[in-house]
Amino acid sequence: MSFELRASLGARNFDISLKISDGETVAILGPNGAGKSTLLGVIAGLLRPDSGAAKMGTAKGGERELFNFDGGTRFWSPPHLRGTALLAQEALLFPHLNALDNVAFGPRSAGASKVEARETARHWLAEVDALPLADRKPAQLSGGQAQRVAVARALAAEPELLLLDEPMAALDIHAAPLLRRVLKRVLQDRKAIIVTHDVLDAYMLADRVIVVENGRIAEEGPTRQVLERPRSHFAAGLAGLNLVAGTLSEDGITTPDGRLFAGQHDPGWSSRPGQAGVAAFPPSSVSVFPGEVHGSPRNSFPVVITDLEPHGDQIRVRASLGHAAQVLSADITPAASADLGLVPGMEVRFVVKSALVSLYPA
Ligand SMILES: Nc1ncnc2c1ncn2[C@@H]1O[C@H](COP(=O)(O)OP(=O)(O)OP(=O)(O)O)[C@@H](O)[C@H]1O
Repeated sequence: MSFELRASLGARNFDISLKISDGETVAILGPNGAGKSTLLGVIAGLLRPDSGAAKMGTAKGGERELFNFDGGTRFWSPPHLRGTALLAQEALLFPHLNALDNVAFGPRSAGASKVEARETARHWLAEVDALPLADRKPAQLSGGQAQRVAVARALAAEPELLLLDEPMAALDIHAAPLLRRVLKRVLQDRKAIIVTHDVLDAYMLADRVIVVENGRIAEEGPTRQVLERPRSHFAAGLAGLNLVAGTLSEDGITTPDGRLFAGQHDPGWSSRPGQAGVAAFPPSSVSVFPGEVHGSPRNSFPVVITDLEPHGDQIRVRASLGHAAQVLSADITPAASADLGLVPGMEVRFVVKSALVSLYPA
């Protein structure tokens, strides 16, 4: 009962293959314009790729083609016959129907009697903690309530694959946690793809993370692995880690411009000449010094400060290293920042504690 897709769409520079197992929720992360919405559009049947194919395993053990443009075939299934349901950022409920009838609409269209459809609707409203809202029109619902009703409406259509496009994005910070808890419950054991900008969503809701950059998969893996041992700059940024790529050796990572970042290898790591790898370390492992440093010269790099901003009760100092467009961050106290007189454009040294640098193959 898995879902499989291969699709390319030249006009959007999009080329992605993926597979989703039964019961698996996958989070799609990536920068703006990476192709996340394009992916959902192609699956839901709102966008037509140039080539590729997609199929969905069905409950009865069969297979349903969503589209197939391979070898001269031009098979294209319309959105309502795909077994997918798309939940957008905004709830998009029918304004003239109350919550119950919004949810009953799908089952009713699929042939259920009015009584049956309302029974089904009540079940799904209860699942999303929205039964008390059944009689309200969308205009009488808050953003978070409307979004929960929209989740019930999507589930009432019994989709084989649920597609969620940043479902929390339009909600205020008080409404998001409740919807997140509801989603955690309803996504359990369900095939779903959730596009999100929030690591918390990935941690709470997804079994696996796919990072999309420039219309391609940049990295994928179990959520914890991707967010704790990122290989792409995007995932490292989300995880709040500095990431330096290069060649692994006993001593550390050597960057293409010849700098060595010393750190800790995985236990059991064995050296292979020329092996590509990354060094990941938190901004809290970086100290900032003016000018030359005395003592151990290890992991000490001249940098130019690009910006400073508050980060919790610390100041995050961002700086560029050499010509390689490598940006590193350090977290220091406001007092230290003031004492050092840090300003953008200033040359300083970043010293990275090698005990806190994780080295692993890319
Ligand atoms: N309606 C459109 N017509 C043509 N090109 C588009 C259209 N919408 C998006 N694109 C392009 O397709 C590419 C992928 O965009 P997409 O909206 O899928 O990105 P995204 O990852 O969802 O971004 P965001 O996080 O900003 O929502 C981008 O280059 C974008 O400029």
